[in-house]
Amino acid sequence: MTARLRIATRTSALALWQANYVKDRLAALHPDLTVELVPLVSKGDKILDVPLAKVGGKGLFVKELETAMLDGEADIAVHSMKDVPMEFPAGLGLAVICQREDPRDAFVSNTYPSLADLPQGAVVGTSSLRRQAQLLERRPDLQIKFLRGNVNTRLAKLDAGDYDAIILAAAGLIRLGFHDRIAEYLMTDVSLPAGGQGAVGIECRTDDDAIKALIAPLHHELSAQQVTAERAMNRRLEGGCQVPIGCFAIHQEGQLFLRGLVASTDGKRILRDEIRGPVAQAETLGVTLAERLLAAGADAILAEVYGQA
Ligand SMILES: NCc1[nH]cc(CCC(=O)O)c1CC(=O)O
Repeated sequence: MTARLRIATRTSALALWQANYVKDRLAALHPDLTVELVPLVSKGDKILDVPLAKVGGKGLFVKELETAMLDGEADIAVHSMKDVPMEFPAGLGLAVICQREDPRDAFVSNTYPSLADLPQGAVVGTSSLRRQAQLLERRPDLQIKFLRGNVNTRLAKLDAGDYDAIILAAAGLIRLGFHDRIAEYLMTDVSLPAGGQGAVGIECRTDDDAIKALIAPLHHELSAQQVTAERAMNRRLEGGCQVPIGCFAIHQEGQLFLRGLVASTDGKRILRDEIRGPVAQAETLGVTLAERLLAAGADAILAEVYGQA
């Protein structure tokens, strides 16, 4: 039996929370196992002053962790599924998806109780093109202002008075104990979440059966089915970089119900579509929905967005 398991993690408060969550669950499952954290600073955590899409996209958050696993310095990496690219380096893969936390976006403000209460021209902080497009579709008067950094930094910027409100993933706020900062949970028809939002995934070496056996009990199959459909849609749309794409799956009457959205960054053009089907076809459902969106003009919208970035 493996006596030791090392978890590669980013050093943000949220990443550490998620890594410690996995650590605690593994320690409880395997009392004889020594579980250690290997904290690593990713490039995405160092470059905070430019939109992610301009510095190479989401992959920047996982590359250092993947290198550590390939070099044998760590055994698993714990990720926010929202930040995990579609393709993995040879020898690595996703082994576990944990039970999903609340997948919704959250409206956070010290002044206004809800999005609908924001006055004309209010300043809203987000650097997510997906959130920006959906906000502007509903409220073209809003001023969207750049906001990056980890969850704590973003809250501090709101508290400093730089914004009337900010939008964050509810999951991150809840995990860090900031649920009381959430003024309004945005319903998914107001802000369709990003693929994988709210889910934590575990990556490991694909040939490491001992490690895979140790982490297998953390897998939550229903969450995995949802995230699989969402990621299949993202992959077909080549949504590797930060893009105005939303996709969100739930179970309904024993089937998967997947909704997708592709938007121009100004929110003036938003394509939406949805699909239902058997859970066993999660992957196909995602690809089919992506292809329908492409046929409806998503390719032209995305080409324009990539051109801007
Ligand atoms: N892009 C950063 C990121 N990655 C995952 C989360 C939240 C936690 C989750 O989705 O599981 C966040 C912060 C946010 O979007 O507010």
